[in-house]
Amino acid sequence: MASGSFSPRIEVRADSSVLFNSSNNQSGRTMFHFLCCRPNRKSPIGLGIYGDGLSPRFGRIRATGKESDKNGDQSHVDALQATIEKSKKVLAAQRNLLRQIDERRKMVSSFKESFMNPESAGESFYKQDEDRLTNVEPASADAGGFTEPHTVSSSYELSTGDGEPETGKSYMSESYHGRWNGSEELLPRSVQMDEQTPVFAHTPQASTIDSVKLEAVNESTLQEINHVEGNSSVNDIIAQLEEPISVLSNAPTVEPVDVNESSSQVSNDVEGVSNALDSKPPPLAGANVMNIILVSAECAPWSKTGGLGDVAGSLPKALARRGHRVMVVAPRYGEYAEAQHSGVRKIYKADGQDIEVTYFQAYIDGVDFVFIDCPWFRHFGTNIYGGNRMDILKRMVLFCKAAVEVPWYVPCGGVCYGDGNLAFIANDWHTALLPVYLKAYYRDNGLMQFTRSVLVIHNIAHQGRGPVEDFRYVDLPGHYIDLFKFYDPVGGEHFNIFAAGLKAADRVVTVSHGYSWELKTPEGGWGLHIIINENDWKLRGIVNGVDTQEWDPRHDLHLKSDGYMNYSLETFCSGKPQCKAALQRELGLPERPEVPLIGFIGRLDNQKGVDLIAEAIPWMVEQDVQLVMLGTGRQDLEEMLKNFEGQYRDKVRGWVGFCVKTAHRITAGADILLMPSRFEPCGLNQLYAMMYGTIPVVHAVGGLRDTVQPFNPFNESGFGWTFDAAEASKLIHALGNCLWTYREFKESWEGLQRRGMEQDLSWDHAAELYEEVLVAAKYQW
Ligand SMILES: Nc1ncnc2c1ncn2[C@@H]1O[C@H](COP(=O)(O)OP(=O)(O)O[C@H]2O[C@H](CO)[C@@H](O)[C@H](O)[C@H]2O)[C@@H](O)[C@H]1O
Repeated sequence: MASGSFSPRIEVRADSSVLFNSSNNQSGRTMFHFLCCRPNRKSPIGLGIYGDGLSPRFGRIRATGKESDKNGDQSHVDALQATIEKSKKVLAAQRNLLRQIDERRKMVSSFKESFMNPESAGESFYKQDEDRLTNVEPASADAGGFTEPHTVSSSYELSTGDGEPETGKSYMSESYHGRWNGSEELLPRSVQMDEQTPVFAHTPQASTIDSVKLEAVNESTLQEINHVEGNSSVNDIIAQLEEPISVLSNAPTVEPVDVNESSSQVSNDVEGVSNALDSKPPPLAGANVMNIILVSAECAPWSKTGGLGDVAGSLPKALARRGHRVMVVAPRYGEYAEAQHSGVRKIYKADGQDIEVTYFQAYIDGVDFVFIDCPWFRHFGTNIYGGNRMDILKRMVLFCKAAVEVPWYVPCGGVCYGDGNLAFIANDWHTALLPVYLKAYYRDNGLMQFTRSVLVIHNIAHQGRGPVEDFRYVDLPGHYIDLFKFYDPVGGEHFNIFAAGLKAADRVVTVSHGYSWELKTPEGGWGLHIIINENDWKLRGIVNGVDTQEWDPRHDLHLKSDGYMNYSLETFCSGKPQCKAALQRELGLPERPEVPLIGFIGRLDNQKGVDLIAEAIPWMVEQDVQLVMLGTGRQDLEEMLKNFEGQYRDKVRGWVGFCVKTAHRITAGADILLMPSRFEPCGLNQLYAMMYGTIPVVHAVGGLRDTVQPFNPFNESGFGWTFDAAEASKLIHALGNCLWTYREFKESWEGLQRRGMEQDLSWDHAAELYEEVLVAAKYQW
């Protein structure tokens, strides 16, 4: 074999396909030719290397027909060495990509097999094909050959509940008869398509949906694979690439090339390829990438009454960072500047009326935010759960009906999400109807077969309870009443939306490990412990994270004015006292650096243990402390706050209202944060506090126990103080120790602050765990 001469040409093709030649041509060149696809991209990204003489021995690299050491141009040698190093990296990346191609090829073989013999395909078929469906958007109406969504075959079978199948009758509850005649009528509602709307979605007939999707999958996949197979076996190429250097060093000689031109060309090409690879790294989620739609009654910063809004605004961003395509669906309670009208209009039946909804959307931080607009939601921004029980129920029925169809009708970035490889994340009772609708309207009818639902429990105390007759408002087939009907000693037999959601969801998550355990007890489950125990296999606790764009003392926007300042782990010793002084000034409290400033932020209700603080206040004011409480909720507790402020003007501030800026400033300016919650599924304020160097004193329950490791003075570990029963005396005991440490053990105090601030409390880890749950749901059949 002739000595190696180097003239690799690397090209990124305009169509993004990958070309890598590996065949011996007449001139004796070794050519690699293969196709690379980057995962989770519709179009493959291409690399082409015509490798014919890349040698690790630079002296053998030919320039203009002479050996490079002869021309003495060391700089060229260096440049080539650098190029070779880069080439190695590219080859390593290619090898990785080839492995993925191989996996895809296997997957497609499985598809083929399944088409030939669908019955024998079994579960593995479904498992494998969902990966392919990830990137299959709903075909355009013409592509699929159907335009009318939700058309259901006129002939179907269902059980009436007495074991006798009925043919040709609607399974819908009474309110559906007349609207759905089993022919061209739409399932849960009639849909109006705005003619101007660029809607790409379709909903195929039940009988055709799977085959159409699979055809679409197969066509594109087979093209890719044929490209690979038509040239060289992927495994062969991989085998050759196992030792890229030896392969290349043994390559035959090629015509002399101008090293200047060649090396710079190679350098540029490799650079281009490297950049292409670097700028779009493979998703962290790898092959698990999914389409995810989080559905929530509130979403910060647009709407928020508490922690649910925070989670809906931040978890999706962390999931998007892992490479998933993520959407949040929330009601549009007001004018949101960022969100544009999508042009899509639909009509849904709710409370016996045809209600038109429209969709607004924004793309922020990698997430599609879709807001459902309708007169029923408008102006409820400050009173999201306002109105009577029936008002809220009707709003949530409408919201869930519209939300479950968003993946079909709302084109985000021009393309709808579609229903393949899709998972919904519903939150609390307000959206617990979504898993039920998904099942009753679609999956029971052979639609949305690849869509899954996960229900997150943020607070089981609110369940959407009512009399059994409320069932008629949710528009479901009669036999679905069994999911909702629930008996407990407190409510007797009643209608319970959370119960139905827990049963219908594919998986259930709650927001801490501690709470997942408590939910199984009669006290913690608020009656639903029976259902939770029955469904224990699908329950998982995942502690919430912190949205570090919003809550980080280094960048917090609310600390940029009025004497506050941003601070970090390096500067908190000066930054925090400055924020404390600014807070004291803003609240009109005496500006005293030495006095411990205690904060409380939260809903004023039984859960948050405000009454325990009330009991402890006479003791507290004797301790020479300052106390600021921010909250809104129960009228009597709001009054109580105001009274305390009136009584102890120089020590206590009771701020009644909902003010995000003040919440941030208290978190930064206070020394101690009190959270005597009776129960706390996770709790976010203690997490924020620790990030800001503020020491939490908490009732060790639910997520508080999970996240606040008690201070141990013997080995200087822990983050705060905990007490083991929701009693004022216990609170006083823990707070007493905390104050003592604050006053007498400055170093320990600083250590507590530092350890809290050093934690990584971001959403990234939690998002990874959510991903595990979503993947488990996806493969559950
Ligand atoms: N008056 C006020 N003004 C400004 N901001 C205010 C405020 N009152 C509360 N907030 C803010 O609302 C959020 C409340 O978070 P929590 O975790 O305490 O929530 P909540 O009990 O509502 O949520 C439920 O869901 C969350 C999320 O899963 C769980 O952490 C929690 O345990 C569970 O009870 C925090 O961002 C807090 O700063």
